[in-house]
Amino acid sequence: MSFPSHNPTETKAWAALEAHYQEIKHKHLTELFQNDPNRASELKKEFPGFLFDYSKNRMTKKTVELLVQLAKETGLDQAKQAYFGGEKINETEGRAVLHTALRSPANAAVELDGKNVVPEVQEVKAKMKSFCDAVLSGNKKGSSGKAFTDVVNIGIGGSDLGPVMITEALAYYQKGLRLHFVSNVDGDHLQESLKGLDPETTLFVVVSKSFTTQETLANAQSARKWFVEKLSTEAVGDHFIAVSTNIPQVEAFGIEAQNIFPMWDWVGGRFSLWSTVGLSVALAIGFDGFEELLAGAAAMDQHFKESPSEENIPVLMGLIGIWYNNFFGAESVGVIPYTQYLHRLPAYLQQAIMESNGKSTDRNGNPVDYQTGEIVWGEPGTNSQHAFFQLIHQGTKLIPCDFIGYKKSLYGEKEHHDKLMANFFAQTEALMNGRSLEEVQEELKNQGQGAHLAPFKVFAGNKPTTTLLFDQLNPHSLGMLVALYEHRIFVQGVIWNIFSYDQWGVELGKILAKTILSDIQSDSLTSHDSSTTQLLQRYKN
Ligand SMILES: O=P(O)(O)OC[C@H]1O[C@H](O)[C@H](O)[C@@H](O)[C@@H]1O
Repeated sequence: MSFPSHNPTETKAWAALEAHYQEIKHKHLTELFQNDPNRASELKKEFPGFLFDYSKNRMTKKTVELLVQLAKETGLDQAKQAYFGGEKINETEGRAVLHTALRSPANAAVELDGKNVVPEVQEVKAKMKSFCDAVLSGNKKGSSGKAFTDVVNIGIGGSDLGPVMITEALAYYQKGLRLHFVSNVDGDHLQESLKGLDPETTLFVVVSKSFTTQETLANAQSARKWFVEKLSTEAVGDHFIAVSTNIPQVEAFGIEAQNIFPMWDWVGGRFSLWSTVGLSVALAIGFDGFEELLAGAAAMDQHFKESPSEENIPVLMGLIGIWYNNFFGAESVGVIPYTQYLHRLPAYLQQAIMESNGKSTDRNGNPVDYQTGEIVWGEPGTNSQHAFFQLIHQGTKLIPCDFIGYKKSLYGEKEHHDKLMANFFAQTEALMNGRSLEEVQEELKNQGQGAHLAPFKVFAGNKPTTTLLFDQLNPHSLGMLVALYEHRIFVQGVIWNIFSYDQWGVELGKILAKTILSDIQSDSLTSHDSSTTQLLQRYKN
């Protein structure tokens, strides 16, 4: 094993945290602030481009010390070296986890099996750049000599969620091509996306690391059929390109070698937007913008790699998550971006976080006897305030939330932005402070309303939040944000002693779907449980 296996609950730090939890659990955040006048300035971290304020969490400096101790005892520093050093930490698939190499400087050396992978990454990036430049300048044209106007990205999971999230997030920076993302094998998704497109000016980017994914292959076949019916088979070569590690399969599909952008098995699907999987992003914002995104991620990589745990933002975020998940028994975390541009961030993070750390077998192959992966969900503010915030404020569940906001809007609509951000600050303040019975009674009296309403209007407060206040949404700051969450995943996986980089849990359903598809398409049914049989009969009749 590249770093030692352990049971986190058997560490000294864990026992100390359990005892410490008993002291903290009844303390109100308002009390923690009263007790420590320096709290806000001590539980924060400045980073070029943003402020990370974690002072509105149900913890003290002592909690941080103990959590950092937990990270130490569970070998986080050693694990980090293995991660950045190209060791095969994805042990069940026998692969290294080197998405960080995709954004490391051109002169860096990242060794994998004794070979520096950076020159090869640079070579592929150069190919991406010249392709993007040619498409965006109109030099690369479709088969009938017209410049491209639309790009259809066909992929699913990591070959869709990252590119679509980033493309939406950076819509302001787009260079003019219209981007469309087709992922679902639901044929209506493809048809809706193709509606109104002109095949002569449409470029299809088929993205699949494995090039065996049912949904992507079905969508690519159907898109090709649509295209051939409207244009011609000969024109396919000018309009279909692919991103994959599986070159023979892509060629078998009918995409020529020069139209294939390779990737590597040491890049996990859900961490692949930095690779050629990000081609659609680069087509949307231009290659320089894509480089800026990578540079932002690289800045976070360096911080994560070099800073001591107590100063390290991804480490602190991972530890905060563990504190609530394993000691407070929280089941989920909310991610609430206060910008409409980041409306796909929660969906992206659902795959990144839940596919990585939704595991119950430890690194020795034994069942874990403690909680692991968090459930992640969210929607942009202020919309979410008018939807599910009721439950966060007054429900029975503890839901720690990350609030992500920006000092400036992109179009400079200051009045709107002030309103947006007033809500951003008001929510974390309200979640923390709540509203006491006395305050409510006083208000009801002043308004001449019935005192019986008081219990319904009380807010207990003490709801934890972490605030990330960025200067502005741009490729660089987005790169930092995404890399931050990637490393947060790593930190938690190490401490929970699980393998974060495989995803065996998605296989079973895929296998059963194959049998069921042949059942649906044949006259008889193979043996299923009685519920599945009855549903299949209903569908077939
Ligand atoms: O890129 P592909 O090989 O087509 O894989 C697409 C997706 O499918 C799988 O089911 C995995 O769960 C994802 O991690 C992956 O991103």
